[in-house]
Amino acid sequence: MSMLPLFVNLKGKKVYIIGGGTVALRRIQHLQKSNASLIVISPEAEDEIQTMHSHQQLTWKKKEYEGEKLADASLIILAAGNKQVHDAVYENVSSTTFINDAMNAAWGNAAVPGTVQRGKLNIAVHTNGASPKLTKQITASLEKNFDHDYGEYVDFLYEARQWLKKTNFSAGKMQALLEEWLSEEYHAKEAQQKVLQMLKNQAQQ
Ligand SMILES: C[C@@]1(CC(=O)O)c2cc3[nH]c(cc4nc(cc5[nH]c(cc(n2)[C@H]1CCC(=O)O)[C@@](C)(CC(=O)O)[C@@H]5CCC(=O)O)C(CC(=O)O)=C4CCC(=O)O)c(CCC(=O)O)c3CC(=O)O
Ligand SMILES: NC(=O)C1=CN([C@@H]2O[C@H](COP(=O)(O)OP(=O)(O)OC[C@H]3O[C@@H](n4cnc5c(N)ncnc54)[C@H](O)[C@@H]3O)[C@@H](O)[C@H]2O)C=CC1
Repeated sequence: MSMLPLFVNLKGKKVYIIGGGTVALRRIQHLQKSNASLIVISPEAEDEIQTMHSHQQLTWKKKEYEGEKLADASLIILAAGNKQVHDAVYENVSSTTFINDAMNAAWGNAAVPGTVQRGKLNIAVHTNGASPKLTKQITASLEKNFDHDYGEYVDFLYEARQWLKKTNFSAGKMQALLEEWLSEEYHAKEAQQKVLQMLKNQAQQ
């Protein structure tokens, strides 16, 4: 069954990663952007994971998974690459916990997409296990389409929309402006400044 795309805030939540290899490391690098508290359970770990442990950026428990219930987990990443280990986790943890299984999209109930981030713009790509390579190809093409300055334009849209909410423009005018700012000319800094100045003048005290 296809997964529902959903962005979640994991700040302050506990995420367990079973396994400490290259796939675990890639997941950790993605999860570090979330400010979640990361706990790696694995007898061995990539050097980068060990360094993060010594810098207290995560906790590495140097051991095999031994049936812990992990009752405080919001998310569990299975990256041991051993079906018996993955099965032991399914048997021991609550069925209400989200699990991402790096061995097979269909076994877990949470997926890690390929992502492109430009400031507040977050694009996620996933093929439900059809082709991780296609995901990589699509994210590479999105990287080219949305250059690194794109985040600044999205920041402008954010700021302008916050000011717009403070005006007493009619609903129709607000919609028209929100639409207008999507045209190419508003990618230019000068046009953005003009809009922000106009909105600040119109904003209710
Ligand atoms: C189900 C999923 C796990 C999940 O839900 O998290 C999963 C599963 C598997 N991947 C495998 C292999 C590869 N994965 C990649 C790359 C990525 N894989 C990612 C996600 C996912 N991979 C999820 C589904 C995503 C989707 O469907 O769109 C990305 C997006 C994110 C990330 O991993 O961080 C990342 C993009 C990297 C980037 O953008 O740079 C490459 C390409 C490469 O590295 O060059 C290869 C080698 C080529 C190949 O095998 O196709 C194998 C076989 C392993 C084996 O047989 O040993 C399995 C297991 C299986 O499917 O059986
Ligand atoms: N999602 C993805 O993009 C990809 C997924 N995969 C899948 O992910 C799996 C893992 O891949 P890699 O990281 O390359 O493998 P790896 O062999 O480098 O890492 C496996 C890790 O699991 C640990 N481990 C082994 N037994 C354990 C146990 N009982 N309890 C806890 N940890 C244990 C090992 O010490 C090692 O750190 C692969 O088998 C494959 O199925 C592979 C490539 C890409």
